Amino acid sequence: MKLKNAKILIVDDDPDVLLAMKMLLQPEVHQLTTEKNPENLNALISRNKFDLIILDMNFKSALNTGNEGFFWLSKIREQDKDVLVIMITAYGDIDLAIRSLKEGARDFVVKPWRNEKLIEVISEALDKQASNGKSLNVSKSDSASQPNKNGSAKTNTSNLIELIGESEAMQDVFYKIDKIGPTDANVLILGENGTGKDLVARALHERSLRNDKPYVAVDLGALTETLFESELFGHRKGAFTDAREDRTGRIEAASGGTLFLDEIGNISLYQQAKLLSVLQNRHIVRLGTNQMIPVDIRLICATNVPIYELASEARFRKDLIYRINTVEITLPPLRKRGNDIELLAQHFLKIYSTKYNKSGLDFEPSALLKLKQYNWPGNVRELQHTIERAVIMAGTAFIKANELSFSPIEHPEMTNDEPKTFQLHDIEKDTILKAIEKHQGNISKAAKELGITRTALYRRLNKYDI
Ligand SMILES: Nc1ncnc2c1ncn2[C@@H]1O[C@H](COP(=O)(O)OP(=O)(O)OP(=O)(O)O)[C@@H](O)[C@H]1O
Repeated sequence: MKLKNAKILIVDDDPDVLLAMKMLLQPEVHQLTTEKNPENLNALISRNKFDLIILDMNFKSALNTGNEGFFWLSKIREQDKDVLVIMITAYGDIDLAIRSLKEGARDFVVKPWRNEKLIEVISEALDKQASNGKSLNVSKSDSASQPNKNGSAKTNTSNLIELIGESEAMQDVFYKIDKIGPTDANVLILGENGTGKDLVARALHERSLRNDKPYVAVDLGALTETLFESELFGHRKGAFTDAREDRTGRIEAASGGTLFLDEIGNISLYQQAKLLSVLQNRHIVRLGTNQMIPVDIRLICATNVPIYELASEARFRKDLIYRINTVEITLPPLRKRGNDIELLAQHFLKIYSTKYNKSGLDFEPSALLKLKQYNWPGNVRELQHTIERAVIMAGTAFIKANELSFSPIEHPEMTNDEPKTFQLHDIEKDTILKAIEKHQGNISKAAKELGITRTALYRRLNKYDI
């Protein structure tokens, strides 16, 4: 929607703010309404169909909790779930502003605003709404945002990495990366294996004000209980048997920059407590020393396990979740991204036909159909490997449907192997593991699939030491 056709409501208890916005926006928009008292929101929304509401975050100047803004935001959402809301805050509290995005605001503006910036934010919000997420609307104005390299509506590019996607869900992801990248907010990235969590973490770092400082990624799932502390916190020579020299830990190495902790859902409660203490105190102590070393990190975490379910079962600390999830980015599974499958397939085709000197390769329509109909349990990573294999195998200028083979790793049932054992004990353990893997660690769903109660499943997890 064009700005000049928009009906906009501004709600702020500061008459100076209302006047300044009115003078700025009145000539630009179709209809402008200003309101000092948020109690009147309900009546105003029932009488008018606004396209966009600009809402103050702090109505009581003595109480800058931002909670009043959230309260009114939720009231607006209850009444009109489509209206765009842009929050304004005088206090520059980025955490509150980001929380408002989580709670359904489209964007936020910090007072005092630059007039061009405010108009740009409003116009972008209206444009995005109108295009229904089909075209990319990556903000270009924030200091650390990178321009879109090729201007394509389908990709969000930065210096080093290219994230492909035009589905609504991915447009949302790009929007958040642009918006949140330049802040220091902690980010939790959720999504199945191979959905691009690592890529998103890098994109956030690239867009951050720390992008000239280190980006340190740690795969927590790969660290044994004993390695965990020395890897993360470092150690002094002789601190334990294998500590042959002093070593800087990954957290210290990331200081000034970004620390990416992958597979955070897989660490033990003891490790969670250790991590929480670093995040609270903002310093580390190397093993074998008692010197506190201050650290300044922007933390990005990722997991493919349902972390909130783990928390409700007391297997993941809620206080740690609150530390790491200031903003959440959920990556949708590939099977829910519609046309992204073809887009990504073409992207990988280009890469691998160049790599294997087979330029000009294309898909036959039946091959594309096969790709679109498959459910991609291994997500983008599986698609990437499928296309690489197909390019290697392709005999003509067109990849045919039968040249696309899906990974047996994702489909053990397709291998048709004889069972490797007839021991009931092993078969049961194996079946349980498969059910848990299929449901990505979701115990309730795995138990349902196995036809037993959750308690019975827990008993067996214990029995088989899973
Ligand atoms: N949107 C995307 N555009 C282009 N390439 C992508 C996209 N998403 C993922 N990929 C590619 O797919 C592969 C898997 O991505 P990535 O490692 O980021 O996934 P992940 O979610 O971190 O996986 P895991 O859960 O196994 O750690 C990588 O090679 C990555 O470059």
